[in-house]
Amino acid sequence: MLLKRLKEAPAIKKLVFIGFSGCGKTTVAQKLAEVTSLPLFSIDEMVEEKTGTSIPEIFEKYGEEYFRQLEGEIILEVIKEKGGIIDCGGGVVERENNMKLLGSFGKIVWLKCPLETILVRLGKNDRPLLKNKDLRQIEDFFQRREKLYQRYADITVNSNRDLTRIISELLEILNLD
Ligand SMILES: Nc1ncnc2c1ncn2[C@@H]1O[C@H](COP(=O)(O)OP(=O)(O)OP(=O)(O)O)[C@@H](O)[C@H]1O
Ligand SMILES: O=C(O)C1=C[C@@H](O)[C@@H](O)[C@H](O)C1
Ligand SMILES: [Mg+2]
Repeated sequence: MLLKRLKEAPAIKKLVFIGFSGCGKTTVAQKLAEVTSLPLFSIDEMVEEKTGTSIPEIFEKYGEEYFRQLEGEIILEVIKEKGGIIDCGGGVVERENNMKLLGSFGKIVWLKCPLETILVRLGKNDRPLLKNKDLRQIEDFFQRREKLYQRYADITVNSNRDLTRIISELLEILNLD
């Protein structure tokens, strides 16, 4: 039944992943690109390639605003592509204009994951906006971000589970919408 529907339905070829750092955007996007052969655009990686500087270093030397500007420039380039999977940085929702651009490209998928799992996954992480915060501050930051992901998501997918199960749900979404 599922196979029949997969064959009949026109496929969506444009997905944009958003969600808190560590929810699994890059991991999921890479796997999905591999199984679908769709091109993958990882915004964080592209910022680093363009500047030849790591994200922690960009934040340290030039600040968040400069990073957001670079992020916006890359998004403007990527949305010109015919299709593919866009793996965003966790803070892309901080700029409404970037979200408008991404929304004009494709379906926005929020990979939703509880903070407890995220903290385990990230371990000792170098994400600049989490680095100097205590648990209470991270919880507040997480709550604020969750509202933004909710606001912009077309689809919400639970990423607090096995990668294989996330990928099968996304394959259904790609074909059955
Ligand atoms: N479904 C999953 N189950 C278990 N571990 C996972 C899962 N998805 C991702 N991880 C692990 O969690 C960590 C963070 O994942 P990932 O880098 O994909 O997150 P991200 O959302 O891209 O974060 P960022 O916004 O900071 O780029 C990695 O070590 C990854 O291997
Ligand atoms: O949550 C954030 O604001 C960020 C998440 C990362 O993906 C990077 O884009 C950068 O560290 C900022
Ligand atoms: Mg990532």
